[in-house]
Amino acid sequence: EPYEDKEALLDFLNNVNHSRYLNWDERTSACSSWTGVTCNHEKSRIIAIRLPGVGFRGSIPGNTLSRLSALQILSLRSNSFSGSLPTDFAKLGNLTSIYLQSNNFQGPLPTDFSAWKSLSVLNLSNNDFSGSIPSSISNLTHLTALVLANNSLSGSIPDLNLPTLQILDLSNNNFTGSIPNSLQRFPGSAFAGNPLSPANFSPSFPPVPPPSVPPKKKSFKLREPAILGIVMGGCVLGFLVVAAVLIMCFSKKDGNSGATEKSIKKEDVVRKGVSSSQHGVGNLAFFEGCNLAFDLEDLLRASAEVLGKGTFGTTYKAALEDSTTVVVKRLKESVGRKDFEQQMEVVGNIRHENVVPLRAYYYSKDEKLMVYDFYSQGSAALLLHAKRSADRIPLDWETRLRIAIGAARGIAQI
Ligand SMILES: Nc1ncnc2c1ncn2[C@@H]1O[C@H](COP(=O)(O)OP(=O)(O)OP(=O)(O)O)[C@@H](O)[C@H]1O
Repeated sequence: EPYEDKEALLDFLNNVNHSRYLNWDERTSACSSWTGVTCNHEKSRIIAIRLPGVGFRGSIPGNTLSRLSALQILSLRSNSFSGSLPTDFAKLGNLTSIYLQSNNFQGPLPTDFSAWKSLSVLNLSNNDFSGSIPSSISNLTHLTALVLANNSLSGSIPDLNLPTLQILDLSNNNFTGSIPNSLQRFPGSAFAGNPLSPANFSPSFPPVPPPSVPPKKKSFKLREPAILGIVMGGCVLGFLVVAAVLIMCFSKKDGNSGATEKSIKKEDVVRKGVSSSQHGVGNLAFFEGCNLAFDLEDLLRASAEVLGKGTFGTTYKAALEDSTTVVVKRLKESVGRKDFEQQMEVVGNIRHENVVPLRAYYYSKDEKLMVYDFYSQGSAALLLHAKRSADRIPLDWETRLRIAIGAARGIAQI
């Protein structure tokens, strides 16, 4: 276990306000169970922190994260951090990716970027950074993405000699002057919304509006409908949804029971922590003990393929950028927020080895999502009914019986 790194993270957590529960406990293994933490292969150092949408507020406490000297990926995006970037981040010399977008950071960018020699992605967009872009960014010879859009940056854009740069977005700032030669290969949208001189920049280009709504339809592109459908958990998932809807109808008739009241309160705590994204768009509500760390934006950007279509909606396998794979059930049922959240709380608290655990959910007027672990073993139907072939030996009766009993146990639990 990386004891010193763990201590640094606990110091960070104890000194920062946050509203979503994090399961960081010094007695448990940071490498295998702490939310948003990734270790190296040897489990000796923490190399990635991904904590988007946790409801962090205030400044990043000094001398905490900067002690994670092996850190490569730092993602604290979609929180409400304010203040300036801690100067001690300069100690994180192994960083390859920094995702701090969609916070309330202020003040100037670091003057000396040369400390981050390996940096490949720098995303500081949707904050309130001011001042100019330091020319030391040119020292980042591995930089592939520089995203500084929607800040209050000003001054002229430096001539960044970065042949590796593939993605640039400086839109919606206060940059003046002209676009330097080295950056003219990027599209006009990269510079839109700045009072640049018209010499080499077409003023007719419309400013890019700051993102206020996640690009749902665009990014959640559903690829070829391939019924990969698979896994026994999938079947139980169906039952879960049926159960959720039945309970929904039932609770509407009977009014709120004591148990539901309790659930609402508990759920409120979970939800508040993640729903206050600064753009006013709700975020995913995760259940306690869940080790997943991504936000709605990540989910909507994930590449998705259809696993199957059921009575209550379509189920997708979603592969996130950080290589996590989850299953997303997109419900077509139109239901009020309160009813939906109550039922999600009921379903999310079912824990049984034969029931796929609900990890998170999302509610908006037009979109209701349920997020589950992905089970890669294949569907029970396929296992039970597959024809004999060279690579497929039919299951023996003992195994079939075990599957039936397991499914029955799961259903009984529901
Ligand atoms: N967690 C999962 N991991 C892997 N595959 C899954 C998972 N959940 C569902 N699937 C697969 O996706 C298919 C569709 O799932 P879905 O829950 O939509 O089916 P359904 O029970 O028919 O739906 P409904 O309850 O809406 O009628 C399933 O047949 C299953 O093979």
